[in-house]
Amino acid sequence: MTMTSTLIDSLRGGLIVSAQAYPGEPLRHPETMAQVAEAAAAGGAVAIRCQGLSDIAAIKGRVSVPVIGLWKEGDEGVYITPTLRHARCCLAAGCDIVAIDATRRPRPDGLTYAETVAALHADGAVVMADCGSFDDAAMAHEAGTDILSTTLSGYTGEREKTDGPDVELLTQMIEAFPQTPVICEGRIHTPDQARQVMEAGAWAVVVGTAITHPTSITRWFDAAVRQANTR
Ligand SMILES: CC(=O)N[C@H](C=O)[C@@H](O)[C@H](O)[C@H](O)COP(=O)(O)O
Repeated sequence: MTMTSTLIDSLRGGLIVSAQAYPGEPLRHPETMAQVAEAAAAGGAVAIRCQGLSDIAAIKGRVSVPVIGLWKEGDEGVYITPTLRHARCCLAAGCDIVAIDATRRPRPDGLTYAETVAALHADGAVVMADCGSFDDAAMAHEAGTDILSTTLSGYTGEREKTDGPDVELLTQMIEAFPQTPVICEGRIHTPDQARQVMEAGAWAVVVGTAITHPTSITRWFDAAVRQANTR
């Protein structure tokens, strides 16, 4: 077995926890995110997904499970690890797998997606494709990406932003690319939804907000409480 396949195999059937705090938020601090990541690993996370070079470095130093790194620049268009430079910086910060935008939109550095993946593979990197549609996944698969994911479904205008995970896209990807690990990520908010996507054949699930974003979780509860008040 190669190191890459051992790494990817270690994710199989598991829960990956995404630990991210957004600009201006109270938890946006590498030490805080490292504590959150360590707590998630203690609960059984098989890997941690995280954002930003300082968080990647801090979390890699804290947990023994693999770290999936990305670097967000802005919050619209191609913003998840948008260029080869961003990806290489994530790897230099210590992540084991780099997650990159895998949409068919033009990339800020003028490289194609396939050129980006080829350069990262030449560096020896393992790449996760954050796709927004089936056509994105087909492009990422064609480029030989190691892991495909539904991360950007509902955020690029090609797929409806479903309340829960995009199980339809997940299923299409699994059927079309049976030899490639397909991860379900995005709007998995309950253990039941996580079970459902695993039963649909996902290699692993990524849960972020529902585990690591207290402001959102508070809003969900607050809305329910207020709804009850109006009855
Ligand atoms: C669209 C986008 O920018 N997604 C980001 C990707 O890293 C994160 O903001 C999400 O929290 C992550 O994908 C996990 O999803 P959820 O938080 O829904 O469990």
